[in-house]
Amino acid sequence: MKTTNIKPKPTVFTIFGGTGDLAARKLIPALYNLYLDGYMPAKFTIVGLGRTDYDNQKFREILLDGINKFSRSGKADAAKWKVFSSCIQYLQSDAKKDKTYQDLEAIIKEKDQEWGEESNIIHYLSVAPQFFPIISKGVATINIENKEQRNRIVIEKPFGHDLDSAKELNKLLQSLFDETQIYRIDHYLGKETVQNMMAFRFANALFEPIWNRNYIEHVQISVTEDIGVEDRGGYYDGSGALKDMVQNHILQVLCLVAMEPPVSFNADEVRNRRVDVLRAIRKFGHEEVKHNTVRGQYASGWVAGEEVLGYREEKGVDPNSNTETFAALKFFIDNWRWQNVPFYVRTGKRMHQKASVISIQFKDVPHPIFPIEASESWQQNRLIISIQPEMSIRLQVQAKRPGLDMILNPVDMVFNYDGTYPAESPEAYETLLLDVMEGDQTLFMRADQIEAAWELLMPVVENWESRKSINFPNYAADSWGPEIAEALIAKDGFHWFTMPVKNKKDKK
Ligand SMILES: NC(=O)C1=CN([C@@H]2O[C@H](COP(=O)(O)OP(=O)(O)OC[C@H]3O[C@@H](n4cnc5c(N)ncnc54)[C@H](OP(=O)(O)O)[C@@H]3O)[C@@H](O)[C@H]2O)C=CC1
Ligand SMILES: O=C1O[C@H](COP(=O)(O)O)[C@@H](O)[C@H](O)[C@H]1O
Repeated sequence: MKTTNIKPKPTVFTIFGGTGDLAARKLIPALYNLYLDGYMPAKFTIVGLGRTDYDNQKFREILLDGINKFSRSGKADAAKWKVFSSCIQYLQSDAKKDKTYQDLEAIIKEKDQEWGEESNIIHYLSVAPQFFPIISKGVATINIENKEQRNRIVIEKPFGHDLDSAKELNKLLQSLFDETQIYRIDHYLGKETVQNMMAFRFANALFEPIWNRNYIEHVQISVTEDIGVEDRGGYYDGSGALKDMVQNHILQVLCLVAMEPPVSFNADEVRNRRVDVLRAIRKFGHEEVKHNTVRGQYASGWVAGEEVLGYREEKGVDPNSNTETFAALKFFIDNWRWQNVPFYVRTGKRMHQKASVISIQFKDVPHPIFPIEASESWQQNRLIISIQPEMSIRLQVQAKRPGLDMILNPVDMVFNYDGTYPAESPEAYETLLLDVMEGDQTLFMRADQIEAAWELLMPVVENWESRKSINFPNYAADSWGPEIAEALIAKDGFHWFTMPVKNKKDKK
């Protein structure tokens, strides 16, 4: 998160998995947009790695295609792309071979000489997780001066597939690098609206006094997607919604809602407050898993007039798969601020709407003074923080409808990014890649945060794995998930909040 105007030092940015999907769709467009906005270092080189037989020219063409398709700034500007792409090179290489790291060492040394100063070196591991250990060990063998100050390593998700594997990976990384050199990505933390949670809570005096069990009745965090698993079935079938979304993104958003105010904006100070929340969440026993968690899997159906496959028919998915594509959980946070305030979270694929929304419902007024007909559409105060696609904050309050009678209606006080800030917001990866170049770890996961999140969810993982006889699929494509998810929240007297759908025809 940029807090200074100092340009990052000269940088060698290596992308392991440079020929892959993430590099083309997210990483290169993000670096290109940083370049357009003047944030890239004055001297930089991007080295893409992969086994595919490309030369520099072909590699650049593939990346240009990715920018033209996926960049928020639209098609690349020919002149700007020419300069930017002249800083991109391809290293055909196998991550398993020592030669890869020897070749990289030569490139880094050559750049040091050319630039006349030592660069920062960022190694981005945009590869399948089985390559994290071998590449980490490989880059640690690169023999350059002052490598502790210069090397940074970025690890993509998934970070482990359970607590033990996450611990093992942390142990390995920490034996090779200092924690200050390790950047574990959670792209949700780079989203503009997610970062704004901290500004909203800690730069305004208004909300802090009511941000607790005395005024808040319950909290919902809902991350629904209208797409299915698309072409990632092979990965997803070994993961599922709990590991893919709850263990990382959703728990981190929950931490931002629930954390205590940090005393400063220092990276470790903020991360300490976030991990405190994870440690305070009440642990699940067998009974809690039974009563406070729900899972689901989508069936085939129709979306915007097109027939779509059920999860079990998707490419790369076991036809008898019991992997969940939907998860909903109820948490309690055992500390003074949040005692007895339920936090409901849900996420799912192939649902009716793509929307990531936090809903904070306040307690009702202590005594009703208006006649019953005045309050027909009574709605307790609610704060709706919409992360995406709408980027907004709405405070729902009751107001008197104009007229001679006393009829009340809920109305919204709205801060909408679109209306307030005409310029398009940077993508999460732009924020996060700039942070890596600047050496700011505030929005990255520390080892203890990752482990605390896994520790919390392991009883759910284990319980779900041991109870295979489930009635999947249990929700239709284009629905709001399984009925039992509504029951999870309805038994406490609440309902899942849904954003009004603006134009259903816009759906993919
Ligand atoms: N794609 C996405 O939307 C997201 C991806 N991620 C994570 O990002 C990472 C990358 O994902 P994604 O880009 O989709 O994966 P892809 O399957 O598209 O790419 C994998 C990359 O790994 C490279 N690779 C495989 N084996 C070797 C090897 N032996 N030596 C060198 N390179 C090798 C491939 O290059 P080549 O074949 O040329 O050797 C390719 O560039 C994963 O950890 C994923 O979980 C996270 C969030 C979203
Ligand atoms: O990490 C992941 O996130 C995406 C959702 O991200 P968003 O930025 O589009 O909300 C999800 O589709 C994917 O399964 C998961 O791996």
